[in-house]
Amino acid sequence: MRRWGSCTAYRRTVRLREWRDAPRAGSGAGARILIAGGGTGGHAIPALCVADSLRERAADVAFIGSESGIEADLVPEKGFELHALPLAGFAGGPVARARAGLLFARAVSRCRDILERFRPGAVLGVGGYASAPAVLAARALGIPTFLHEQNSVPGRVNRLASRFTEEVLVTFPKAEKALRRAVPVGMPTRAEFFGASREEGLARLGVEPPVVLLFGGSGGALKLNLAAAEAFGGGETPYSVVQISGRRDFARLSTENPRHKIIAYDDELWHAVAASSVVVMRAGAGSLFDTAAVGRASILVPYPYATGDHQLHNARYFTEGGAAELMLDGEVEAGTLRDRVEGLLDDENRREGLARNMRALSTPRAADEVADRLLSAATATNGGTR
Ligand SMILES: CC(=O)N[C@H]1[C@@H](OP(=O)(O)OP(=O)(O)OC[C@H]2O[C@@H](n3ccc(=O)[nH]c3=O)[C@H](O)[C@@H]2O)O[C@H](CO)[C@@H](O)[C@@H]1O
Repeated sequence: MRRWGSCTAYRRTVRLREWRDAPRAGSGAGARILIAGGGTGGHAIPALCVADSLRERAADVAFIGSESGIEADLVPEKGFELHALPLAGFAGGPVARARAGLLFARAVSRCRDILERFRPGAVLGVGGYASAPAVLAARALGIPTFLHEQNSVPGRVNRLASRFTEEVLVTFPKAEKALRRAVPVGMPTRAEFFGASREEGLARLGVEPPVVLLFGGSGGALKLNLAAAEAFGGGETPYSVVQISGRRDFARLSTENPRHKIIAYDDELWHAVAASSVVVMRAGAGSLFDTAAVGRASILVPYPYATGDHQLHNARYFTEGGAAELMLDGEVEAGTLRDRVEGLLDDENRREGLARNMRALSTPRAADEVADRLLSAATATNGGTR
């Protein structure tokens, strides 16, 4: 066993030496970038937007993620290589935490092996279970590391990790003040949201305007789902309702309203957003900036148990900019929800103002800006090119 261990350590040292001494070109083309993290759509989707931007510039991109995260489906579907690790959160009792700690320690070592083989010129952590072990391993190997922080209130891991990274690329101006070496870039958003048209959205969904869209982020929001089913599911409404429930809650929802569609998950969400006149949603960073890219009037219902209440702070950035209305989770019940939605449907001027201000807060350059910074770090250190 010891023999095997020391052989592995020797091979690792040789590989590392070869990597450091290898001649490298200084161009972005062919640069290798590793992106780590995921878990929910809010982490994995912006990561994929950055990966697309890097691929357009001929960079070679690979991912490290968690076996149980949304990236396990999304990343291979987009044709990127994924190293999926078994990882778990640190919540729960002592046994669960000990197991998570063990998985984390093993993940750091696996990440080190993956990095030594892939030899990236820069590493981007996007949050989620796989982000921290990959950033730690990259740091130990002297590879330039970056973080992208999606929320207005950074989590503990990113606050700590920001001490060891070149830069933390932030979505919200508020996060800039809370982190070292923070650079505002916005939220990487899929290009389709910016070009989405109402007519195409209506045709794709097969619904008549006006349309109310309700969704609760990538996983769905039970409270919002139940209130919406009760508010709009009783009988025909004079408007169409599209409710994207998330896969977890889909089977428990039903409707008697012929104009009420309930969908589990929509891979091409831009059509539903573009078709809508009013959007009701949680205040996850992805949902907010996707809706901003289309420019639609929205009612934001922040998830009240998000770390550091970040969804409330995310929402406030939009409500204080006159770009959306706020509805607290405690106010969510069928009657209030219906009143708030119909109030906005009846007020075209208000809807137009909100939609215009929402669109003004979108960040169409974010994915390219993150990609630019990764590529210039990779080329500045002459790292990551073949
Ligand atoms: C409960 C919780 O803590 N949620 C967090 C999680 O949310 P979560 O992953 O739910 O939320 P986000 O709103 O950030 O992102 C969801 C993404 O999924 C997409 N989508 C959703 C439904 C669908 O049918 N199709 C689809 O494509 C949305 O367009 C969006 O791009 O990560 C976000 C980013 O760190 C945080 O801001 C959220 O607070």
